[in-house]
Amino acid sequence: MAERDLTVGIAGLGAIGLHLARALDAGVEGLRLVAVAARDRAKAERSLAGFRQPPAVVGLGELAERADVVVEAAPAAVFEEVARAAIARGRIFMPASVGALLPRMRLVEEARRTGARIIVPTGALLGLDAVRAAAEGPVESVTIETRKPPRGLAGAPYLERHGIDVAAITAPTRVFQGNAFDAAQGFPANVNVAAALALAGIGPERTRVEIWADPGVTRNMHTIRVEAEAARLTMTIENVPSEENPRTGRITPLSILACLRGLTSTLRVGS
Ligand SMILES: NC(=O)C1=CN([C@@H]2O[C@H](COP(=O)(O)OP(=O)(O)OC[C@H]3O[C@@H](n4cnc5c(N)ncnc54)[C@H](OP(=O)(O)O)[C@@H]3O)[C@@H](O)[C@H]2O)C=CC1
Ligand SMILES: O=C([O-])CC(=O)C(=O)O
Repeated sequence: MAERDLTVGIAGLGAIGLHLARALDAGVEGLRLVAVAARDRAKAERSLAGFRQPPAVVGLGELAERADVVVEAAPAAVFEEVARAAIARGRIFMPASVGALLPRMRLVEEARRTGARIIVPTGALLGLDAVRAAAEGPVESVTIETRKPPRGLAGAPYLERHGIDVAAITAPTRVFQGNAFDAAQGFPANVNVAAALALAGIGPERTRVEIWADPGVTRNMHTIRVEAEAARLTMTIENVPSEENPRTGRITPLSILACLRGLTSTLRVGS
């Protein structure tokens, strides 16, 4: 291992974690996968069986003891445990379940104290570089419209609370309209992108979100609109849902990999 290599631990070995683990095992300059955590350890061991350098399978809180960088790619319900350990040890913490960070912004204060860094990857979204740049100046509005096949929204607590059965939806239906904070609470496994956008731009209260269940689309689509003094932005990404988890776009582990590369690469592109 080169002296400047960063060691990486991953919480979760699902649609994001397993793809990321495979990519790291195939070899990425400056990064080495050393540990993973999953709910079912025996299944995790099986998933790692063909790896060139199988990482240790450890508990969630133990990742931070083993790795310089802790990537969180697990359900939002275990976010706190992973984040807390990584931040307490001054690690680089890279969350996928970004929505879970919004009600826990005290973790940012805690990271300031311990020297940890929290780096939010662009994930399934696009253009956060431009949003961040625009937000260095005055911004009038930021909105995101998320449109998914109904099965990509199934199980969201907001839908259950409001008695909305997405399986019965036969025409494009707006199922949520509100701010990014409420969107992330109501759809913890579906709109982490809205949380990332809010953190890049003008915050979760001012960022407006619409969520559509649309039987006419096959991809997870996100359109961002920003009205700022410096620029007007309109950007759309159409994500191919992953086979393992239709809520999660296939680009997500690739985005995290690109973000990890940026930690050590000599040439880095984009802000
Ligand atoms: N930021 C972004 O743009 C995006 C973020 N996400 C978010 O990323 C997170 C991961 O997504 P995804 O990979 O699709 O999820 P999956 O459901 O495919 O995988 C989740 C993984 O977490 C593991 N897990 C579950 N419970 C525990 C536990 N108690 N302890 C340890 N591990 C556990 C599961 O283990 P096992 O396999 O043993 O069951 C599984 O490996 C989600 O919160 C999702 O909402 C998703 C898409 C985009
Ligand atoms: O993959 C996507 O399209 C977005 C997603 O699930 C999320 O933001 O959590």
